[in-house]
Amino acid sequence: MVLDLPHAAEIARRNASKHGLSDRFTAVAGDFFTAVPAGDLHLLKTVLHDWDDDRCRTILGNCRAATTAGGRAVVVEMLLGELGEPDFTAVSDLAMLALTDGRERGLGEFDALFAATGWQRGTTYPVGAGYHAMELRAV
Ligand SMILES: C[S@@+](CC[C@H](N)C(=O)[O-])C[C@H]1O[C@@H](n2cnc3c(N)ncnc32)[C@H](O)[C@@H]1O
Repeated sequence: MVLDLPHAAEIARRNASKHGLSDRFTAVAGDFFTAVPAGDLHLLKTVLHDWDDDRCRTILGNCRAATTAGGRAVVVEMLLGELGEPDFTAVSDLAMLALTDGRERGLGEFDALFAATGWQRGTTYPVGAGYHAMELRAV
């Protein structure tokens, strides 16, 4: 199931149909600042970097509220490294500053967001192209 704003959910539905995937794909129109559908695994890929900390806490809190017991989430984002070791994530951080209300973050900053919203980070691993998957468990 994909949750997105109404216009994007409609495009996702159309594309699923075009590729013959409609029988195993659902697109839900909604607003993740209000609520997200219930599930045992929520995937947020390059979503949090669009938003400031307050709004990230709202999104993560809504995922937590919609998570069934023992539920999990996976957050996929680039990770800022040590100061003085600039890499592409630092460049993307500048782009997010200029173009959105968001930012790239380091692991410690993600952990603070997770802890404030009832999540604990577990296994974290690179998934290519500079992105990392952070597996979260509801606490
Ligand atoms: C940076 S894109 C990432 C999309 C996808 N996860 C990916 O990796 O390609 C962020 C997505 O969040 C959606 N979005 C923005 N505001 C939203 C909201 N309030 N509720 C639900 N989705 C929203 C956008 O329409 C967009 O599809």
